Amino acid sequence: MSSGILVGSAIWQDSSRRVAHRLTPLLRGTRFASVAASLGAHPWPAPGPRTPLRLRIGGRAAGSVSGVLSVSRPGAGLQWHRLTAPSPFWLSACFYGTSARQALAGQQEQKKGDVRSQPAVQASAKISRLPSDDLRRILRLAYPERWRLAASVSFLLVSSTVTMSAPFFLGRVIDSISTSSGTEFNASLTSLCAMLTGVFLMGAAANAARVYLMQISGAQIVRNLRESLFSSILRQELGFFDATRTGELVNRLSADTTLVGRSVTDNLSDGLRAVAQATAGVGMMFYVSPSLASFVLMIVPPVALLAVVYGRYLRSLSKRTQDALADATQLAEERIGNLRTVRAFGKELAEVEKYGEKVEHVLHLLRKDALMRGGFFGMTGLSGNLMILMVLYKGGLLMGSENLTMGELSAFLMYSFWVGVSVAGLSSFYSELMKGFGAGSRLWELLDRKPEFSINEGVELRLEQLRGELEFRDVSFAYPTRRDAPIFQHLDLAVPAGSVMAVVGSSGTGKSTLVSLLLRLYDTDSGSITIDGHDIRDLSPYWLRKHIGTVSQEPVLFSCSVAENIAYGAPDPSLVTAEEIHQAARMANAHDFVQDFPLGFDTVVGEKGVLLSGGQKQRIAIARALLKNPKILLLDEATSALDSENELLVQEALERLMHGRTVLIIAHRLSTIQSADAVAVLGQRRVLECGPRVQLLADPHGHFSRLMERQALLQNGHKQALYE
Ligand SMILES: Nc1ncnc2c1ncn2[C@@H]1O[C@H](COP(=O)(O)OP(=O)(O)OP(=O)(O)O)[C@@H](O)[C@H]1O
Repeated sequence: MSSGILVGSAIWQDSSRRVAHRLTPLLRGTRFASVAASLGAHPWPAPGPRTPLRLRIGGRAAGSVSGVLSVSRPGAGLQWHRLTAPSPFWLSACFYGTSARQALAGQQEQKKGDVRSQPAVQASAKISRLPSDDLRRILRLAYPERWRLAASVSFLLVSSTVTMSAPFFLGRVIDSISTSSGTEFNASLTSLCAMLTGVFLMGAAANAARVYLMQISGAQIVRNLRESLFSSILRQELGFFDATRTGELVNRLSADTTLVGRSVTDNLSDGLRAVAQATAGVGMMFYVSPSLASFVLMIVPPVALLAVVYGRYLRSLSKRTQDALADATQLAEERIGNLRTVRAFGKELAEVEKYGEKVEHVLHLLRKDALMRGGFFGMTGLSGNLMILMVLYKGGLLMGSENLTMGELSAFLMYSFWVGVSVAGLSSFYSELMKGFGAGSRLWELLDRKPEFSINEGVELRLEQLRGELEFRDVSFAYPTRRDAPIFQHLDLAVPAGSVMAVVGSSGTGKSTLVSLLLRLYDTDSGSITIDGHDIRDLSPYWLRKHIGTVSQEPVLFSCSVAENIAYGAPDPSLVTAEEIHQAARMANAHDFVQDFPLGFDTVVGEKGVLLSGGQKQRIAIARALLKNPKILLLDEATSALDSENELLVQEALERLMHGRTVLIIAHRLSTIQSADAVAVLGQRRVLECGPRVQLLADPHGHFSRLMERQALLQNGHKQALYE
């Protein structure tokens, strides 16, 4: 394996030699074989709390290797998890000392997929995040764009050479003006100026090319970053979304990616130019007059120190600003998305106030930023002017003692100007880079988060023939965000292939949770769920979900046409014909009402299908499920009462959909329960009763009988209330 993914997890008890010993088989045959050897040779300092132990491991990869290493020691253990290496950069690993108990607890928590462990993971990521890590990540991002960036840097060198050679030649021109005259001189002056104009034009063209190429690379890098971030977000387990706010993720995708992209290109380009020009400028200053140069450059060290301090502060401020911005975006997104509720409660003003507080916080942070920025740029401007003054003062003295010509002083002044401009540019580059790092550290956390599954991964099982037999065996489960409130404990339930199982139970007994577990939106804490005898954890989640259809209580439609919403069910919507869509709509009793829309199947249904009624949405969702043609069907019946005509149409459509499939249905209607082959009653974190409806009803003291009685009483009471 010279490239690909390395995932290894082990606990090493002792020395670096033992680490090397464990690592050797993992890396054997790869270009990282030397990793183990260098680890073995590396002195392994005694870890203290949070003692950074940085290991630089030699070896270049043809592709990329990434993995998770967990290292712990009894007593004071070492824990760190990331081992990544983008080709051709150096592979490196960071280890931070923590207590072994913490390390082990961290591993176990992570194994469970417990999102409560995420803050801990994020904290460790924050601790481990060093500017050099960020730099490496940013360089890695830039790697695919290396050729364009290299061309841009070449143009930058050309334009900087032109810029930096100009003062020298202009100084020569001034000297020859002040010492010569006559027609011959006039001709040579004209040709010198013409030549310099040509050189300047070349410099301008190179500069334009540099900017163009950098912009394109920047856009490409941001695009790649957004794509991988979106892919990483979409592949996270559902528990992650229970604990993370949507607005925050959207902000990461939009604002943070732009900041990071800019720190790679715009700033890198300006930074490189500033470095090149400052270096060349200082060199030329020494060339023109070493004594004047050493006098003037005394001002540089304090400015550089100031830049470093300022950059550090800006980095943390940027992180806080991005967080505050994400917070405001989250609020805005949620409230705009649920405007009907906001309006129904007349909370517009209250929400505006709340949003106002959030953006005020952003403003407060930006004020701090502005204050620091103002102070810093004032200082750099002052130091630039002081530098010019120092040149004039010392240069004047040198000219008086005939140690400097007029042309040399002019050239020196111009170089001082360029060095001043470059140093100012460099400090602004540094501050922008630090901002990028601040935004980047959030992105890396998201990008590094181990996704639940890989769409392209082919290692998991895909069954050739699916019968659709379902079984829950001794299942215990608690939601990751509420570990202390178990939903199921030792639950057993079997659904034979091709049968319809109705699941009933009071509200909150876990009926919908059963569906989520089958879809592997969450994994069980213990016990197993099998399909045709295969544990669903061994099956490819992608494959599994392709063969399971769902129609939920409140089907979610996307803001596109009816036809697109129906075709969404097919594995490849682009291959679905109009006739197939119409056929599915007919079977779902949706065809007639869709045809009545002015644009028919091209009618856009609005965000979340807001332009359709509940019953219409359900029938579109049934058509979508019909097109998917799954072997297993999970139905969560709508609790909200549909009018009798709509109910009949939906019921009819559902019956067609259920035909010939294994169906698990969360039943709210008596008609559904009657047509089911068996009924399972949920309660007390398990299945209380399971069997054919008639058999369950035969026991008047049984849970099902009592539940039916309660429902009948409720319904009668409701009717009575209506008539009173
Ligand atoms: N994502 C979640 N995170 C944490 N707890 C959850 C989550 N979803 C549901 N729960 C909790 O799990 C329990 C079971 O919920 P579930 O929706 O499965 O019940 P249900 O039987 O389908 O209820 P209903 O009939 O009212 O729809 C409830 O107490 C609920 O608060």
